[in-house]
This record gives sequence, C-alpha cells and structure tokens, in this order.
Amino acid sequence: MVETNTDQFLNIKNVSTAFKINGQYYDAVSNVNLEVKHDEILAIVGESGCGKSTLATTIMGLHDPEETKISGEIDFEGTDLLKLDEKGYNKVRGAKIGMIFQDPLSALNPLKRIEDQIQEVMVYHTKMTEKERHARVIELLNQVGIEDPDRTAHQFPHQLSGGMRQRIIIAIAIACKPDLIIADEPTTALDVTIQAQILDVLRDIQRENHAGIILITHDLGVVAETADRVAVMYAGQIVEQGTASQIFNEPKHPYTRSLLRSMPQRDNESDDLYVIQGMVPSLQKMPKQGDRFAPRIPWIPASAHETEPKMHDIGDNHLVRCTCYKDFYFPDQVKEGAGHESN
Ligand SMILES: Nc1ncnc2c1ncn2[C@@H]1O[C@H](COP(=O)(O)OP(=O)(O)OP(=O)(O)O)[C@@H](O)[C@H]1O
Repeated sequence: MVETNTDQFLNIKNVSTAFKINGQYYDAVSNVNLEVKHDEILAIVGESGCGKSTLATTIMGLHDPEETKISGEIDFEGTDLLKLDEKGYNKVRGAKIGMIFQDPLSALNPLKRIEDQIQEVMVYHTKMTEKERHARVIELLNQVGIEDPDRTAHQFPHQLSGGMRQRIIIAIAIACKPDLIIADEPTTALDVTIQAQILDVLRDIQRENHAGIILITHDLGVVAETADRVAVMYAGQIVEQGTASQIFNEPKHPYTRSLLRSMPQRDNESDDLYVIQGMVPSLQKMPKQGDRFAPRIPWIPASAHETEPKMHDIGDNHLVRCTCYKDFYFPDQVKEGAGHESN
C-alpha cells in the first residue's frame, strides 16, 4: 500500500509577489519555499518591510490582480491556491484557512454584536441551524478564554478590552475549525501580560484542533515562547529556516544572528542592545545580485558572499542562505578578540 504524507498540508513553492509601482513590478516576496505541517506553529520573523505580511496575504488570496504579479505554487491540501478564482478562494478563506490580524478593532464591525460577528462565518460556510451556531459561539468563547460567554456574546466590540477583542478575532478565525491559521502580529497591539495569554490560547487551539499555524511577528520573544519551527525573512527572501532550537541555539545567517543580538535579554538588562546598521531596502532599491543583507554588514568582505545566494541544508533540515555565515563575525568581537564564530 502506498502511504501518502498527510502531515505536510501547505507547501509554498517558489512563490514571488511583485507590486506595481509607477508602472513597474517590484518583488516584495522573492522565490519563497516553505512547508507547514499539522500540529505545528511555524513563525515567520523579520524586521518591518521584509515581506512577511505580503506572504500571508498572498496565501490568503487578498491581492488585487491588477496591481500585483504572483508566481509559483501554493499547494494547500492538494489544491494550488494560486489557481483559484475569487469564488474558489471564498470557500477556503474562513473555512479551511483562518486569519488573525494585528488590529482587532478594525477587523471587527463596531455596529454588530459579538455573537452575530462570530455566527456570520458559520452562516456563510456551514449548514448549521441557529441553535447549533449559538451553541458553537458559546463553545468558542469558552475555548478562547472569555470568562462570561453569554454576556460577551451580546456585547459590542467597544465594550471589550483589547485582549478580549483579540480573543474574539481568534474565535472567528477558528469557528469553522480551519486546518491552517495565519496570525499576523496577533499580539503586537497588546501589553505583555495579555500577549502571553493570547499566545497560550493559540497554542491550545493548535493542540486541540490539530491546526497548523503560521505566526508572523517581528518579536523574537514571541517566537521563542511559541514556535516549533522558524523561518527568518529578510528583504523578501527566507534567509534561514529551522527548528526553534536550531534558530535560537545555533543561528547561522548574519541576519538571524544580528536579530538575536538585538533582542532584549531578560536576565541581562544592563547590556547595550546591538543595533543592526542601516535599513531594510525599499522594493525599488532591492539589490539585484548578491546577498541582500551584505550592505548592512559592510565589514564582511564581498568575497565571503555568494553571487546568487542559495539555501544550503547544513544538516537536519536547517537551511541557511549564502555561505557568508561561515565568515561572519560582529565588529566588536574582533576588537575584543572574541573570535569570528561566536554569536
Ligand atoms: N500594496 C503595496 N504596494 C506597494 N508596495 C507594497 C505594498 N504592500 C507592501 N509593500 C511593500 O512591500 C514590502 C514588504 O512589506 P510587508 O508589509 O509585506 O512587510 P512586513 O515584513 O510584513 O512588514 P510589517 O511588519 O511592517 O507589515 C515593503 O517594502 C512595503 O513597503
């Protein structure tokens, strides 16, 4: 009997997304390859402007075809999402793929009660009766940790705190038990205590629903607390990919190592934080050749970079773009004679 691999249900192959600017197309996402499995949280991390949200909205089919050019393949449970028309996508969004956005207030309708907003997605995608939908609303509100579901169901968004609103957004996203949940900066607008609670909710849902979650964030602290695997994105490309342990304990790409070094350490508050020189290039200024991160580590000689940097598997599916990581060091480590290979 031939065994099929149902484990890996989202396979992003060579996907590029280009925006039309002044009549020309520029890549915001370049040749991205990623897989997501059931029961895992894959974090996509990188500074603002690296293309994380564009990748998410590409998977969700939210781009205007007049203004965007998308290529590659997004195989989701055997269907290439990029071949779907709007009608086809409408069957997938909300039902099989749920999305959680950063700003819960603008994602909710201020004029509708919470119950109606959660029911809406069930009305669209299921044949559930009103009674079944109501029971499901209460079940969902319990699942996302709302203490008084009956009361909350009858409230309007403005009557809820930011943390509660984000729980409602999660309830809407998971109402139809999607296999894939894309959470784009789900905790950025929330304070630290609430952040931790929301991340707990996401982890519980992933376990209970056996969903795969793509968690998009610029916050490595959130990644450390939540992710099973991590893809580090820079200037539209994945530059490193591996398990959370590989990325945090054995980071290789200079960008990953710079990001980690610029992350506040709880037990090391007095240390000055490392600041990555320069900025993420704009789409029009994206280097056409070579390592896109090279201009931000000018002390590394050009000869250390590949002309067309490729992803290299350095063992156990730990992937790194370019070979420059072998020669990378931080400038102060040289001054202090700390050696080139330490992080
Ligand atoms: N509709 C658009 N038209 C033109 N350029 C765009 C458009 N949307 C995004 N961009 C550009 O694409 C690049 C990637 O943006 P994107 O929002 O995907 O990055 P990000 O990593 O998600 O950052 P952030 O966390 O700030 O959202 C940026 O240079 C951005 O200015």
